[in-house]
Amino acid sequence: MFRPATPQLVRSFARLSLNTVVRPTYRTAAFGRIAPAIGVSSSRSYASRSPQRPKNNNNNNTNNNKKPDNDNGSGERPPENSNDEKPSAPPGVGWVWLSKEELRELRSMGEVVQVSQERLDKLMKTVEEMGVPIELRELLEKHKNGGGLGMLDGIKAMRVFARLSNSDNIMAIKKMQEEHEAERRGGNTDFNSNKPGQEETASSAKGSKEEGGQQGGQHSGQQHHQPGQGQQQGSKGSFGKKDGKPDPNKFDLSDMSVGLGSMVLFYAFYSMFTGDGSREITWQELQKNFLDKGLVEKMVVEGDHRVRVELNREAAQSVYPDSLGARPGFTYYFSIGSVDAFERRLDEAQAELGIPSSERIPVSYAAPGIATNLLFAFGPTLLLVGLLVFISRKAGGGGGGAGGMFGFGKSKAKMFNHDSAVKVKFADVAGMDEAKMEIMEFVSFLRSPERFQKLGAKIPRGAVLSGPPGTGKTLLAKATAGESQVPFFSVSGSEFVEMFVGVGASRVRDLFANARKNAPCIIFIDEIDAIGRSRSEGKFQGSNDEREATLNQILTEMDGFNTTEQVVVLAGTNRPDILDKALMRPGRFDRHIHIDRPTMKGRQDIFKVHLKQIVTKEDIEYLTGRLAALTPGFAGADIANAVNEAALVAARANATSVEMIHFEQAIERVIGGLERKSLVLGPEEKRTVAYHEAGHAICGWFFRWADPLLKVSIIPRGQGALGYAQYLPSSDAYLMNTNQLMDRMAMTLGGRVSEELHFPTVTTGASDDFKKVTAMATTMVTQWGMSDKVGPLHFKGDENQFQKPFAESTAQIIDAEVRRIVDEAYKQCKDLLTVRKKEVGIVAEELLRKEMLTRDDLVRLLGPREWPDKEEFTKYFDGKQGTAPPPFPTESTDSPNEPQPAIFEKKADETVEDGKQQ
Ligand SMILES: Nc1ncnc2c1ncn2[C@@H]1O[C@H](COP(=O)(O)OP(=O)(O)OP(=O)(O)O)[C@@H](O)[C@H]1O
Repeated sequence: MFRPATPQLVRSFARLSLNTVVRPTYRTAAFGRIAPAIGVSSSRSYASRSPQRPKNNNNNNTNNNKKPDNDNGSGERPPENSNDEKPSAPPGVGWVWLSKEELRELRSMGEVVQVSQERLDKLMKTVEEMGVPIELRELLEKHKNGGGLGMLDGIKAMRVFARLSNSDNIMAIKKMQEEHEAERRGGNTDFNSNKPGQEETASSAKGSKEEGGQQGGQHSGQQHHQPGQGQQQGSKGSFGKKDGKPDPNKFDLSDMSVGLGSMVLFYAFYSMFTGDGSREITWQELQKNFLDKGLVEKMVVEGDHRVRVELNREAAQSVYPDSLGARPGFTYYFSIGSVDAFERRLDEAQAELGIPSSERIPVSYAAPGIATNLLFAFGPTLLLVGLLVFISRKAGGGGGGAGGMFGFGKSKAKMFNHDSAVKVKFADVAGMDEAKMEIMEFVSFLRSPERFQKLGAKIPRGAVLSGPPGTGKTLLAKATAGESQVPFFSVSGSEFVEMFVGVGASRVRDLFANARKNAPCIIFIDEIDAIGRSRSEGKFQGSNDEREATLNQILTEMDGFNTTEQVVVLAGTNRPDILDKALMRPGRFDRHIHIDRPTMKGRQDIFKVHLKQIVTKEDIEYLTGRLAALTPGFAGADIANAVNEAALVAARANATSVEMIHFEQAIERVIGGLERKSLVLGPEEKRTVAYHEAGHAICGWFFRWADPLLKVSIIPRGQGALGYAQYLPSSDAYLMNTNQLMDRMAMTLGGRVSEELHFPTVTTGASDDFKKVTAMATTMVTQWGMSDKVGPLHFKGDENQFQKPFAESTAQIIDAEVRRIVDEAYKQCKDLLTVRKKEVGIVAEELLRKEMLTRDDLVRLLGPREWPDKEEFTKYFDGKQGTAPPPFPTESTDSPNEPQPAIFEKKADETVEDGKQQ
């Protein structure tokens, strides 16, 4: 038995036993057979048989228990030896004297188990002096009765002999016996009456069994075990400690815990560092460390390329006490090229060592086990199946059940009810009053449907909330749920999409089934365009069966509601134009609620909502008004972001509250991107940028219909902008006339014209300006009916269409008209800048000095603007509060449906790379 104990304990104990028994030189047949077994059990100590029984003077208790013939139950020398000069006192707990006959028997047994003569003599002497463990006498009995000793008995005998031959052990045993004797003489004859805490020493299983009978019969009433006593009873194989010295007959609990702990640690270490308890070695290592020393007991050829080496544990342990290889269960192995070569090599090595062929190391050949075969055969398949199950569980949100196999078809919608409710209310949604009104109707329908039904009205099934990103569609849906106090299922369109056909449809079914169970309730499908895309579109790109199946299922489910079912479906999308017509027809999504970017008033309200969480000492009315004026074109999400960014800017500056300047910096950052201080331009480049920007600024200042300029800068920002001019639209412009468009185009060309006028050559920096001007002119001609030659026609430019929606002759007219308009704008710009060449120079030089000019600087340099500013502008930008950053129009100006912010993006300079591509 391998005893898990601390490694030192194991080693020292193993040595203690082995030193006396085994001399591992070269393997003999007998040693080879039993030595491993001895090694395995060598760490056991002898358990005493029972707590020492007292000499029963009264002996009034008739002993009905069966005992060995010569065992008087007390370990005393048997009656026939009573004339011996040996003391008749018990030799020790669990120890007995041997009769002469038994001594003779012992000698003969020693010869049988091949103990050397010298050691046997020594051993006999010790036995005469100290007695023997009761275990040995039982073996002698067996031997005497002619039963012979089996292998296990042989091992036991060897082990006992080993202990009795070891001088350290003998000393310890002797000491224990002396103490025992002294204790007995000291009057404490009641050996069974253990003191509190005294350890029960009986531990042999057999002994315990007998003892129960004996004690129960002979000494009933005499045993007074204290609580906690006898806990170690029955434990074999550990030294206890007595007076700090090992007591071979006692078991120490701390040893046990140390042992157990060590075992756990050992196995943890073992499995961590040694993997399966084996190590690969080389042939050279094998030869040097094991073969030459005669430690190899057997070799097993496993498969064609691996040989397992089985060591003689005992021998290995004595030679390499600290080695892993000496541990039971640990094996070494080495790789071979071929079995033949291995056999040849082994033969040669053994011949060199002069090992006679009869004693050569046995080599066996193991076919791979059934388990290995099975593993190889089915392992990959099992692995694959396991992987599939795992993925499907993940995909299905775990578990099988409803929704099809492995839960694939289960809807992933999150359900919120009034407990886990969405806390958003309509008050948190600023602006979009009309959208709120529309959607409120759904809330009142869910709350009191009878109000509508009694008049015969059919309840609308659902509404599509459409609009640019970040305008608050999801927020509005959440607020609807928060207000209506009904369960709310929220799911994204993309969550229906799976790589398996049919899963989307199944999820839709599951979602609607759930919703019906929880009616009245709201289903919100965000980004419905992921599944609701028009089916006809697929014809070009190769149709998508899965998406169509999912869409069909939604159509069916929405039709399937009967009018009394109070399930409302809301859907959010940025692209209502691509949704399938069937989805949008009355009876499905009856209402289309378009949520636009907020107006000036809307922005102000949204700022108010988000400023609630911000610490600021500014006058909120003025602050929100000014910020709203600064941010035309911002959606709710942009505003939320700008406010948060302002707080971060303030925190970075260690301010105690967020001030106007922080908001302005934040807005500038949101619009233009990060300042790129690391981008250092050469003096000539900087000069070009300054004149380019000054050209824009002068145009903005002197053209009547241009937007008022706020700031002009040559500090590079964001991606590719080397400088910029910022303008503020007078209001949220929804209509623009030709004058405004022409002035805007002329202003946009101001940068390039200025370069032409002030430098011998031009740069690539105006590329983006040209793009904008061309787009504007084209839209004027093809969509806005601003060309007399083309007339009031609308040609929708669709990039996906191969064919132009007009004839070749019309195309030529359009081209000519676009060119004419751009030429006009160019001329307009050039005329102005030629006249104002000096002013351009003044502004550019000041810009080079200060890098950034505000409106006040321009007033100082150019005098007040000739044209009156709009009321809003003068209210918030009267020059007293400093100037602020620009709005950043992100849309192109090509759609009359989209209200165009009147601001003009001034991302004047492109990077050289961009320019090269042109
Ligand atoms: N009207 C508003 N009032 C207050 N906050 C708003 C408003 N609109 C948008 N926001 C802010 O913008 C954030 C994003 O809004 P939301 O997710 O609703 O936009 P969305 O229209 O659904 O965007 P997308 O189309 O990209 O999904 C909200 O969490 C909120 O902080």
